[in-house]
Amino acid sequence: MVGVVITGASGRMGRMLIDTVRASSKAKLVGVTERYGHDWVGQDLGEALGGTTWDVPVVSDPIDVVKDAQAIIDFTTPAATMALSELAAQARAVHVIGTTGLDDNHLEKIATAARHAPIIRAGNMSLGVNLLVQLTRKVAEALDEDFDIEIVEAHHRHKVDAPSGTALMLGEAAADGRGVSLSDVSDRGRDGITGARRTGDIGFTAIRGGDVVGEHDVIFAADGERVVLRHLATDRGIFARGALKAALWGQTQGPGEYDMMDVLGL
Ligand SMILES: NC(=O)C1=CN([C@@H]2O[C@H](COP(=O)(O)OP(=O)(O)OC[C@H]3O[C@@H](n4cnc5c(N)ncnc54)[C@H](OP(=O)(O)O)[C@@H]3O)[C@@H](O)[C@H]2O)C=CC1
Ligand SMILES: O=C(O)C1=N[C@H](C(=O)O)C[C@H](O)C1
Repeated sequence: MVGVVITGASGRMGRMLIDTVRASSKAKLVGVTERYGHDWVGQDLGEALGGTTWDVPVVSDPIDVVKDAQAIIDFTTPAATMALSELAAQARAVHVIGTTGLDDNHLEKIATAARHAPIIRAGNMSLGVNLLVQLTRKVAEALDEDFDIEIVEAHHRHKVDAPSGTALMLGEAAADGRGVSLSDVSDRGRDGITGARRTGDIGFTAIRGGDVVGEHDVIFAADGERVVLRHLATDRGIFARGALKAALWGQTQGPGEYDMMDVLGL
């Protein structure tokens, strides 16, 4: 049994991960974290959820539970993920990072931590999206700049980062397929008199509203025709199952940075 810690336990993904890990015959939940001051902290998780004792502590300092874990599944905020990556590396635990909105400085710190333990990070842990990333690269490779690439994503009203981590993965794949760097062609802030679209740009649009779990379109638009690649997520279980798969897969890997393509063998 792989001992797992889940961070941000009361969050949308935290709750989904608790169910997924507890239903697994290969993993055991050894503890969860929540933000300092959260009313679950100091309680048993089962009791915090209104039921019986599960013998799973809710702590605010991850050090109290990481020592008992072989894997940490982390869908929180960039600041919480940063605080955790060094600790996970010291404990030689597999750190599965689903948190999005990470900047270059965060990514540098993750690369440093990955010298000591496996880190598996992806802006989207679902099989379908990771397949879509591969398809996007192939279509971008096949179609020339007569096809304008636009990435449109939609998420629930609570999401705090844009474009989504998934949209950025798709943008990177499209740029890679075209043999260019995304930072040179990315168009993320159209507003007002923008001028005509620049040939070769990859545009991003973010929609926020309601309870949308996550929707992504990659549009290749030319004169007279359009190719649209689409993924619709309707259940956060797809991300949680992917994350648990990654935590188990990581048990046999050496230190280093990995993503879901590695885990899924795509
Ligand atoms: N890679 C993937 O497949 C997916 C990635 N995500 C990403 O996962 C992240 C979380 O998403 P979601 O679950 O919707 O967000 P939520 O806001 O619902 O959950 C985040 C949780 O983390 C808690 N938290 C914040 N700081 C800390 C801390 N220092 N220690 C412990 N817990 C902390 C929050 O507590 P509080 O609210 O009290 O501050 C909250 O309960 C986002 O970055 C999102 O984009 C989401 C789905 C799939
Ligand atoms: O915040 C979310 O909810 C999601 N975030 C991830 C992202 O930024 O792409 C993955 C998924 O789309 C849900």
